[in-house]
Amino acid sequence: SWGYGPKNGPDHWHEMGFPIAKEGARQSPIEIKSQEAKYDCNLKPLNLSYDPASSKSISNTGVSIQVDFDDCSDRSVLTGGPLCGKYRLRQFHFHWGACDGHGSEHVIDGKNFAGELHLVHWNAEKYSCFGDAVKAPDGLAVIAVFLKVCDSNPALQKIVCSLECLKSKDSKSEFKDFSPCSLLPSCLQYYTYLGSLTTPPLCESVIWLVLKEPVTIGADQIAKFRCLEFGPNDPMVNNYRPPQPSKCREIRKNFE
Ligand SMILES: CC(=O)NCCCCOc1ccc(NC(=O)Nc2ccc(S(N)(=O)=O)cc2)cc1
Ligand SMILES: [Zn+2]
Repeated sequence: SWGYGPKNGPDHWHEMGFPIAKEGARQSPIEIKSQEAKYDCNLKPLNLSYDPASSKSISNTGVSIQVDFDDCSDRSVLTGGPLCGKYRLRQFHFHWGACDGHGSEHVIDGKNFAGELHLVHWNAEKYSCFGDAVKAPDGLAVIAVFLKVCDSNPALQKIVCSLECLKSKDSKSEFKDFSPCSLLPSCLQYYTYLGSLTTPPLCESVIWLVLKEPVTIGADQIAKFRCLEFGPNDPMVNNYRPPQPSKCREIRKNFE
């Protein structure tokens, strides 16, 4: 099935059952040109209310490392920003490169970061389950945080330590009492635009919230991400989709 290799990677997804990859009007990620983003004074600050007790497990999904949350009630929710309603945190995961010079999905003014963290939320006020929300134009809200290789990040250490037992595809461990807030930068200024999932099925249901401030990851920490595997003897690296045509979409920002 789809992946990030030479035969099943992003350039092949349109011929693997996901024509939207080529035909879509709001595909993600995109290149963000900061000067073209429009400051909108009506954009509210992001309001995150995460219950650390709602984290459940961490798994190697075969395409990323993912932490899943209990989204059966409003325990960890995102409100504010451009959003109408309450969006429940379902999972977060990462994208990264084989080397520090690339690995992020969104690109800012031509700059690629070493990786990118995605916190995936769904509109539980309007839709009854994730599966319904993922098909709706306002169904999902994903916060994107750039990872910059610099000092080691203590907030990532619990994740990094769990990777040793998650090398293989479909491996899974318990992962309790983790606060996703700890992964966020102190400044929550953001760019926002309407886009899609960046992996198949590439549903055009995501309100993207791309934080301006990156967080750090240590060279030793990202090295451990690169020891994970897509499959046997197939290192999990470069699990990112490159920027897609903007198709004259408006990008707004909540800061001047
Ligand atoms: C054509 C077709 O086949 N349609 C089928 C629709 C049914 C829904 O299928 C789905 C849709 C989504 C999921 N789970 C996800 O959490 N996906 C996901 C993918 C990428 C991101 S990212 N990187 O943050 O943009 C975030 C979340 C599972 C099944
Ligand atoms: Zn992602």
